[in-house]
Amino acid sequence: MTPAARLSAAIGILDRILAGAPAEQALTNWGRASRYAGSGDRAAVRDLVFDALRCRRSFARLGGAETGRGLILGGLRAAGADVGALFCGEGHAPAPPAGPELAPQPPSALESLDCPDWLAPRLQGSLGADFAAVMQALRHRAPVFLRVNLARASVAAAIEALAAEGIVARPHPLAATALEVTEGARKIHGSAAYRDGLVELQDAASQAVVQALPLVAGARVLDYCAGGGGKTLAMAGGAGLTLFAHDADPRRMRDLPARAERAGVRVRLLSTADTRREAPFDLVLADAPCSGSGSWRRAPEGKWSLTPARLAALVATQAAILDETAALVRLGGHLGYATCSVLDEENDDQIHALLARRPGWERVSRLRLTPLDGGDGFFLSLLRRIG
Ligand SMILES: C[S@@+](CC[C@H](N)C(=O)[O-])C[C@H]1O[C@@H](n2cnc3c(N)ncnc32)[C@H](O)[C@@H]1O
Repeated sequence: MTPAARLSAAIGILDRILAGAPAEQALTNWGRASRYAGSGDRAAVRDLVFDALRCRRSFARLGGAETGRGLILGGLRAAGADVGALFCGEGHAPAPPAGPELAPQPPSALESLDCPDWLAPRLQGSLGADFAAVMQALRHRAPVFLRVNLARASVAAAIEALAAEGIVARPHPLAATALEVTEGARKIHGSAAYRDGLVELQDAASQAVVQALPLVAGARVLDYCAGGGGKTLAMAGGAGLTLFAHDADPRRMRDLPARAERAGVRVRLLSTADTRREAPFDLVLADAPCSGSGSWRRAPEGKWSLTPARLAALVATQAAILDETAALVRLGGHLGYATCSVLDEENDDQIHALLARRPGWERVSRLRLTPLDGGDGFFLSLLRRIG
């Protein structure tokens, strides 16, 4: 595909997303219908689509319309590209700009940060002086991180194994197991290092959260919101745990047994009733469903689809999860509450409310990361049951 034909493909996909299709589904459908597209084309089109979704507000303003064409046009203008050469109407290229596309407006300060208006005061209140820098960071692609599975390889051995397959990775300061991939990221899935369980794809901040947990040999540990099991498997790197995983939607844990086997780890999956039967635990991790505001680089649709009502519902679910998990911890044991959000109402405010509701708990530590630290935005509060 020519560069201009890739733009046309991205325009069509973005139009479907703007009409309500999930981004991954729109990309998959296009891929199935476009057998002529090679792997380089698919990767380039995907990047165009996700870049436009991250910067939807500012690109729409610069492109003169909130349409697939407007977003791609705005992206080209933001990058200072030669729009005339690409939007030329020849072959598979998009038609030349017309109507409002010819009279773009400069984005306002808030539009330049690609921040929804209603969220700006909440994000400003939570991020303080870092607000603008964090919002800017969320407009760009996230680095690719790996977690070294220390049960299978040392950090140095994993770096060497990856290098032998053309994947260049270096340690990242956020976590002792974290590697940042600087070259060859697209080869990871096909690599022996990945297939043999030496490394997993996992954000560095996620790894930092796990590293901050008290993972003591012999402890019974429950990952209460396990999802695909990213943190369950990361916890397993800590020696000699008895690991349990639960999720309100057990289908989300579908791949966990196979992933655990690849990593050489034992995990028991528990239903909600099982969690009560198996309680108490030494440590329960509640990696709660959240707005995802710390990971909008990876999942930019969430920035635009979040509404006040949806956020209020998430906050209520998080409070319920805190109460459910607090009841599963033994006296003297720990509860880790984590979100990939940077909003206080999902983080510190939840902990203050829990401590007010339940006097038998104390706060042990707090970790708050933003994309300015390199990985996703993440929050962890570690609590101990004292009564
Ligand atoms: C942030 S995701 C977990 C990600 C996962 N821990 C990881 O590291 O890959 C939150 C998970 O919480 C689950 N969930 C939602 N409500 C829940 C509830 N009331 N109890 C337990 N899990 C819940 C969701 O199904 C989702 O899989």
